[in-house]
Amino acid sequence: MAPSSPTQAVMTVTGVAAMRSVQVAVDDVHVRYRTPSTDAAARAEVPRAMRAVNRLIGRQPTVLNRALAGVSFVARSGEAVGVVGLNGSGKSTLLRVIAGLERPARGMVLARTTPVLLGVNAAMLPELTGQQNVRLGCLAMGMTPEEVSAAYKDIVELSGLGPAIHHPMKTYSSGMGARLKFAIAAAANPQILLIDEALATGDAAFRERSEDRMNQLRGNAGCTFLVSHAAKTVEETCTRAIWLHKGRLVMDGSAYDVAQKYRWWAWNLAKGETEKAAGLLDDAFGEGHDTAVRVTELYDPSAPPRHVRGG
Ligand SMILES: Nc1ncnc2c1ncn2[C@@H]1O[C@H](COP(=O)(O)OP(=O)(O)OP(=O)(O)O)[C@@H](O)[C@H]1O
Repeated sequence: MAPSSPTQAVMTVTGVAAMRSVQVAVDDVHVRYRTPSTDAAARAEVPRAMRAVNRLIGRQPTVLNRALAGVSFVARSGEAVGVVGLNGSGKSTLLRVIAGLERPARGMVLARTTPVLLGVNAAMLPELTGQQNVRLGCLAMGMTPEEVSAAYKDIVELSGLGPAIHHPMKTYSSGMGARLKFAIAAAANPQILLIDEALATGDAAFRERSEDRMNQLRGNAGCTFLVSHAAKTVEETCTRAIWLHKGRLVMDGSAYDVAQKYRWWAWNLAKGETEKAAGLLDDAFGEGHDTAVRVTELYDPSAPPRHVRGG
């Protein structure tokens, strides 16, 4: 799986055999946002013609923000992929692109089955009770009313909410809400589960239950992605990790290796050791298994890719 070259390798995902275990292929994905800005220096980078057009039509000046800049990797059956990086490094954007909620400006994502994104901001109705939100959430994920009834007890148990399941969700703490969302998403038994920070908000007992559930999902030949600021969580719960920095993939390797290197770099950065941190980042880029994915043949040509090439 890891490319042989420590610098830049081309992974050609080709043929039925090679595709069989691939759950997600991310191929040179770029995501850009145009953001209104009052920063004159940043605005100066906007092409002169566009600035003139903006002035003419009275549009607020904007700057270009590269949330993802050429990210490529594949995730295979049974992998739990942790995604680490500083605030704003592109972690949530990556999950949203994989979930199909965001369209890449360039590149493509292929997913074997529909990925289920569990974000701490996943839409739920605050006025409704936990119980009602369980039903709503499960139906929204495509489960039948019978499947919802059958899964209900397990969901409540995994969430660990006890009697609070009958209280309106607006009365929950953020951790309680996140636990319920995780339990609902896991009930759909998705082959590809994308988790954005949910585990960090739970207590120790919940973390253990949710890790068990993640392992079960991986055991069902699926794969999970976990975004977390806590490199330790990634190290303990994932088999592999990806480190993003300013939208670029710094490292892709074993969860242990990546988490250790990320933590040491972040620690130096936090201590103001900027030169040392810059050197560590360069080293990590150098040995980062920056994999270029080229999907040359679709496993099932009759099934359209989840995203067509952006453009
Ligand atoms: N809807 C949007 N419009 C404009 N810019 C956005 C939008 N969403 C994200 N961005 C920008 O894209 C970059 C990556 O954001 P993203 O949320 O993916 O980072 P992150 O690594 O998940 O951050 P955090 O750890 O703080 O959650 C940031 O600079 C952010 O400001």
